[in-house]
Amino acid sequence: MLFKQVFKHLSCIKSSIRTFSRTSRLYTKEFTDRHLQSLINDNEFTSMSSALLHIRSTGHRVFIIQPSMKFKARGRQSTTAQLQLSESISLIETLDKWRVVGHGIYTLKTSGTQRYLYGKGNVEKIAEEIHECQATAAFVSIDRLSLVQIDGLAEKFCVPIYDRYSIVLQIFKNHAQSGAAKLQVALAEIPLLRYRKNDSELFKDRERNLRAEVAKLEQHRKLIKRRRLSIDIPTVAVVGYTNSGKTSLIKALTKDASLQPKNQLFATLDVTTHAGVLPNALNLLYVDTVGFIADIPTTLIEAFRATLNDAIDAHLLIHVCDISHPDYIVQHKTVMQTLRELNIPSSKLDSMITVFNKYDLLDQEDDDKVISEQAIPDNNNRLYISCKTGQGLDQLIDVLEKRLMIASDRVTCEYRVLQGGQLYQVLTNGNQCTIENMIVDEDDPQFIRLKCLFSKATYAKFQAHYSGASKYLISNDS
Ligand SMILES: Nc1nc2c(ncn2[C@@H]2O[C@H](COP(=O)(O)OP(=O)(O)OP(=O)(O)O)[C@@H](O)[C@H]2O)c(=O)[nH]1
Ligand SMILES: [Mg+2]
Repeated sequence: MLFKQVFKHLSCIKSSIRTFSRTSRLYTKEFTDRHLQSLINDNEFTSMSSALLHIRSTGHRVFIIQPSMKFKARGRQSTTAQLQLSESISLIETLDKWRVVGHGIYTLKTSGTQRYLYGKGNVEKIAEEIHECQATAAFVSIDRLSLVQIDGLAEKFCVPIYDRYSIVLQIFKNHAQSGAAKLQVALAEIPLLRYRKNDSELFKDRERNLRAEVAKLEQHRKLIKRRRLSIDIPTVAVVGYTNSGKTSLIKALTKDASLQPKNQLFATLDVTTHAGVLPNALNLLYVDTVGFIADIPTTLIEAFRATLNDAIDAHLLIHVCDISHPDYIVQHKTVMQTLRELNIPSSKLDSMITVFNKYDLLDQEDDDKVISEQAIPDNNNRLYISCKTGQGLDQLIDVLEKRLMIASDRVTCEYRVLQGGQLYQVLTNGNQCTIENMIVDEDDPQFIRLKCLFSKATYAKFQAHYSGASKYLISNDS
């Protein structure tokens, strides 16, 4: 009878969380169907945008111009141009039918604001290479080029010119699935298009309509958030560089089969929630988020603010860093900088757990890849894990449990109560607390020891309502 009741109580909580997860997905779907189709699928606008950005259904043969940065303002100083080039190649290869047909690293001697970026000698050399490999487009791997530069270089190289903003936006466009993601990408596209075609009325109208939809999306998110708060469930947002293993980690922790990790940049563009449960019976929601990348204007990430707010609001953050990546230190820095730019409160950054993932890919010799103090400042929450082999996950769950109890204002109280008595009924009915553990008292089997997890707010109400309960309290960690 005892176990039946607890089982019923747990099932009840689980089903409310499942319903919550499902409802939040449904809301997104309904939202897509009802409001966005016409705005997103505006054929006239889509063809104009493709024409302006020179997007072809056959893809592009791309020549990559990788500037080797001398100036901090335009790039990352601590990484090598070769690593930057590898990332630039991955970006292009993420786009369906786009191929890299040539590349070169060219030292940028100025601050990168010149019309042709480079001097006459380099410009001629690049033009020749582009011609030789029959490239149909050039990708200058700089965060954002000015219109004067785009026009100037297109004229010199006789091919359309892309910068990181336009390439990442193109990837976002291809990967966006939900209405919310599509909407935010459409909004992020406006400045890029306005840049290339000065038709203020057309863009003003579209931007106004899109912003109105974003406002609805925000309202809608608030509704979901209110619902989440009403069931008082702790949330953990998983953030990190793109392709670091965020989705894989949530999949490993929740065994949610719907999650599909992919070896692809920006595979996840929808912020989704996934129910999990910790060993102390605490139910929680994991929030999967869009990955970050270096050298793109913050406006692009900003466009995702409506959905990123879910991450910002989470009780706790887990930062996934791919330690097998040769540029992991810079990736770590980029994520920290982006989080600061998103105005995540410093207290949340302090309590954040950092996991170094893909540990299985490190060689024995790499074991001395112990991160030096100055490279990544220690926050005492650093763990080495592998989502693939499961290594380090138990330790992570242990730390997560402790951190989340604090971050979500939980208290553990142990009561010794008469089995079937009034207090026993109140504690196990599922309305007040989660039962972490229950054992029969060794001295008197009529009594049960109940280890209960309360939110602090509920505990205060419980104490006020059942003042007599304190007589049965054995321990309390508040
Ligand atoms: N060897 C190894 N591969 C891993 C590990 N964790 C993730 N991966 C692989 O890394 C790739 C990226 O994983 P995802 O979980 O999709 O990464 P993500 O951070 O969600 O990526 P985005 O959503 O694109 O930002 C996939 O091919 C995973 O199978 C790990 O611990 N070891
Ligand atoms: Mg992902």
